[in-house]
Formats: sequence, C-alpha cells, structure tokens
Amino acid sequence: WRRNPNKDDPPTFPGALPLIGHAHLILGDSLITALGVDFTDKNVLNSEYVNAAEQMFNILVDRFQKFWWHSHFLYSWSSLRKKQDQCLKILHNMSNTVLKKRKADYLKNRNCKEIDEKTKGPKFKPFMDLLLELSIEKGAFNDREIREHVDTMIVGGHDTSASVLMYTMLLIGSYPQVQEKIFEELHMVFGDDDRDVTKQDLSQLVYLEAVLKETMRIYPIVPVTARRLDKDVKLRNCTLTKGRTCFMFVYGVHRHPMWGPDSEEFKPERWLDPATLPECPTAFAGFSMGRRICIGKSYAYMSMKTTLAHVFRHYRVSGDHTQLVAKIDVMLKPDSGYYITIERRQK
Ligand code: HEM
Repeated sequence: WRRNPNKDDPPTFPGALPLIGHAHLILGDSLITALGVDFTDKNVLNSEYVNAAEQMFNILVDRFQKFWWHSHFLYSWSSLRKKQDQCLKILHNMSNTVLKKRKADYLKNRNCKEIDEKTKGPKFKPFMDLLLELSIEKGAFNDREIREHVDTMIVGGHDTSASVLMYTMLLIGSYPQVQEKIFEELHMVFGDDDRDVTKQDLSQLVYLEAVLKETMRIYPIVPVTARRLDKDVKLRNCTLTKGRTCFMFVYGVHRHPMWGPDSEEFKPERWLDPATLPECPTAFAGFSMGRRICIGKSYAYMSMKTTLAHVFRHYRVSGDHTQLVAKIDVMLKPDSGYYITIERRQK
C-alpha cells in the first residue's frame, strides 16, 4: 500500500492494513498511559489538531530558513506569525482541555484513591496524574507549567513511533531475508500461537529490536536537534559561545564513517555484535542523548515491537525503499509516500 500523502484516500491494495488508523492507535495508546486521556476517541484527537501540529513544524522550518524573520520585530508583522498564532490556539486548546479534564477527575477521585491505595496497594498512575499530584499536593507547578509539559508530551509522542514503524516496514519489505529472520524469531517465541505479546516475549525479540534500531539509524525521524548553550563549548578548532543555539545533524552522525565502510547500508546484524558498533556512546542519537533524551524511549520500543510482532506473524510486506524521497524537516518525512504492499501469509 502506498501511503498516499492525502490521508483521506483509501488504501489501494485489497487486504491492506488500516495503517493510518493503527498509527493513531499507537499514538492513542501512548497518550492514554502518559496523559490518562483516551486519544483514540476521535473527539479528543481530531484531524484539526494533527494538521495544526504538522503546520507548526512547517512554520518553524520556514522561519528558520528566512533570516529576516529571525528578528522578533519583523516576524511579529508577518503572515507566518498570524498562521502560527492560529495553530498555537488549536494546540493549546487541546492541552488545556486535557489538563482541565484530568484535573477535575483527579480532584473527584482524590479521596477514593487514598482509600484504594491503602486497601489494594499502589495502582498504575499516568504521567499526567503524577504532575497533578506534585502540583496540587506540593505546589510544584502552576497550570501553565503543567500545560507546557502536556504540550511536550503530545508533540514528543505524536506520530513518532508511527513514523518509525512505517520506515521499518518499508525497509523490511525491501529486504526479504530480513523479513524471514523476523518471522523465524517470532515463530521461535510464539510458535503458531496468535496470543498477545507479553513483557517476557519482548526481551526475546532481539533481532526485531536490532531491525528497529537500524531503521532509526538510517532514517532518524528527528534528524536535527537544537540546543541553546548555557556555557562556552570548546571544540578542536573553534569555540561555540554561550547563548547561541546549536544544531546537531543526527542524520549525518548516523552515517558517519565511524559506523564502518558499510555505514550507508541497512544491516540489522551490526546491532547484535558490540564489536561492529562504533565505540562512541553517542554515535546513535535516534532518541537524542544526555539529560534531555526521549523519556518515551523504552515505551516506544515496547509498543513498536508489540505492533510488529502482531503484523509479521500474519502478513508479508513488500516495499521499495529506493523509491523513497525523504524530506529533512523537524521530522524526517517522506515526500514520496511509502511504497509498501501487504498480503496475508498463507497458513
Ligand atoms: C520511536 C519513537 C520516538 C522517537 C524516535 C522519539 C525521539 C525523541 C527525540 C529525538 C527527542 C529529543 C528531542 C530533542 O532533543 O530536541 C525526544 C524527546 C521527547 N520525547 Fe520522544 N520519541 C519517540 C517516542 C516518544 C513517546 C512514545 C513519547 C511519550 C509517550 C515521547 C515523549 C518525549 C518527550 C516528553 C520528550 C522531551 C524530553 C525532554 O525534553 O526532556 N517520545 N523524543
């Protein structure tokens, strides 16, 4: 199925999986656990929000590319700024709604929760409830600060795992021998059973994890990261001065010669032998690195492995990564759509 850039178009191959729907499920699941709100409910995560988030990324890149808009004064008069305000209104509206709803629920259930915890032990708490607890019980955050965390969480968890899954399927579809190895590993763990995936299963899906890592190396969906320097940083030939913003080109780091002469090739096996990986611990920055590394990393691996374990037990994917034209933006997005076909495996 070629994922058409026009998301409303139906899949063109019979029997194709509703991947767009699934992408939303992944996003929905991660945000239920993070924010405690059901984002698979179309009234909560609607296309208006998704479009606004996508447009916001485009606006950021557009402003960055036009130096005259770097001036706050000139930018404040631009049409782009107007568009930005409209998008932000939609985005903030969403995080405010989430915040209001959870806060009301939190206050309503506060007493029951205390009794519950005393009698039944601690229960699972979404990240959002932890923020609210710190805010309401300890005064650690005000509403604006919580809302900003909610914004970060929605943007951080939005479309990331879904995009990585699309790239992974494209590469798996382009390398049939990789697909067969995945199938064999799945068969070893699950046999012919169509059961759900457990945490213990996930730790056994070593090759599948290597495939995910290799995909994120070749196609890092956050291809560039930015940091504002809070002190001077001395490099070999120059010093980056405090107060500047630096951009790190993750896409380039992932294809650097330190990965070996085959750095441009898709080889999941390299992840199975530490000797074939670069010595530098930050050579892989698919989830960024350091203190601000992605907080959803472990969750993302679990959800992506679970999804792939379900898909590849039943379906065979064909793809052609050579047709992919990717565009480096805030996220690495395909300009060409994804060339993927899916068919059911014969029993
Ligand atoms: C394969 C999936 C994912 C990838 C590749 C990914 C990648 C990243 C990257 C590269 C950053 C750092 C951005 C920077 O340094 O400027 C980041 C930050 C973040 N991610 Fe993820 N992410 C994924 C999934 C998720 C999920 C599922 C969630 C939430 C449930 C999440 C929540 C966050 C948050 C909150 C931050 C900001 C952390 C901070 O600034 O301290 N991510 N992610």
